[in-house]
Amino acid sequence: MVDEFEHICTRKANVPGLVVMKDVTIAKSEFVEGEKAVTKLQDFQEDPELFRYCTLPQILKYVECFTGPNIMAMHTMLINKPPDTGKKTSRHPMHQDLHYFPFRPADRIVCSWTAMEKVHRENGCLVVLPGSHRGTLQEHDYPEWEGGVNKMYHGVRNYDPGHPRVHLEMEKGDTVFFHPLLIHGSGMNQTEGFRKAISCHYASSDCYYIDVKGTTQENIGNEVKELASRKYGVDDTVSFQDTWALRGRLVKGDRTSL
Ligand SMILES: CC(C)CC(=O)SCCNC(=O)CCNC(=O)[C@H](O)C(C)(C)COP(=O)(O)OP(=O)(O)OC[C@H]1O[C@@H](n2cnc3c(N)ncnc32)[C@H](O)[C@@H]1OP(=O)(O)O
Ligand SMILES: Nc1ncnc2c1ncn2[C@@H]1O[C@H](COP(=O)(O)OP(=O)(O)OP(=O)(O)O)[C@@H](O)[C@H]1O
Ligand SMILES: O=C(O)CCC(=O)C(=O)O
Ligand SMILES: [Fe+2]
Ligand SMILES: [Mg+2]
Repeated sequence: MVDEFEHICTRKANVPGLVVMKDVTIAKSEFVEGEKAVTKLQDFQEDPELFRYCTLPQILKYVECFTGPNIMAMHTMLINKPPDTGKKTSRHPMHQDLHYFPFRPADRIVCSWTAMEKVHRENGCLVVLPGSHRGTLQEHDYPEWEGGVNKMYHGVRNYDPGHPRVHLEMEKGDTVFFHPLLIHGSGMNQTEGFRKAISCHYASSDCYYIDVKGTTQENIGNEVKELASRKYGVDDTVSFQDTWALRGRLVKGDRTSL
């Protein structure tokens, strides 16, 4: 999967729907080519080698405990957190993944996140607020960070840095499974290396879409629709929910609703 990542970054592989994202400071100033410019791949569902991750029985065995037998892979990412450029933009603000998802119930959604190498505090491991998954969905917005923030990296509003945190230091191949309400983020990468992880958000295909109009998710819904219309030239008839229905892939059981 590391090899496939390199292929994509050097444009030896062209994958439909894939989003190759650069760090905001790299995109706006430095000239960097290849994998060193890439912060994140999103939506690799059409890449057979990377998507193999989402179908691994040793992952699905645990996912099924949360989703039940009808399992959709809704969102795929390979994160290549770069050495920080000095602006602290390699951080990912504290957030709840449910903010991005117009489907419910939350208890039938789970993220698997696998370290592709040793991750620790210095290279920006995951940081979680234990117990926060028992709360409700919070308001999210761009944090007011001097050095800038990556596109769509919303954070919980009024984040309290005093809340007890747990740093998830992991060995290569270790996997965490977490609830979409769990408040989590990741720190700065203060090393010279790129911190790689691969992840998939799964949901029961029995989940249902919700309308986010008038909810705290309206801001991200509008941002996603705006991006989809610019990128794919689609009009307003493609909804926030549609962008998810198009990306989701069945990995086990039947596609009943999503
Ligand atoms: C649970 C899960 C869903 C949670 C998350 O995933 S949170 C993060 C979600 N983030 C995303 O989904 C964003 C995905 N990224 C993208 O869609 C793209 O990379 C874009 C940010 C739109 C950039 O598109 P790209 O095709 O690379 O376009 P260009 O290189 O021509 O740049 C167009 C304008 O965008 C700017 N840009 C590029 N990368 C970033 C960045 N990382 N953050 C903020 N702005 C950025 C770039 O400077 C350019 O701006 P202007 O020169 O037009 O002002
Ligand atoms: N104002 C904020 N809003 C949202 N999230 C934030 C905010 N400030 C920091 N965070 C997030 O909190 C988490 C912890 O980051 P921070 O860099 O403060 O500490 P760390 O990297 O865990 O530890 P240290 O740098 O002290 O070793 C990261 O996910 C970071 O993005
Ligand atoms: O790998 C990371 O830094 C965390 C990314 C994350 O939480 C997300 O994109 O939703
Ligand atoms: Fe997240
Ligand atoms: Mg830090």
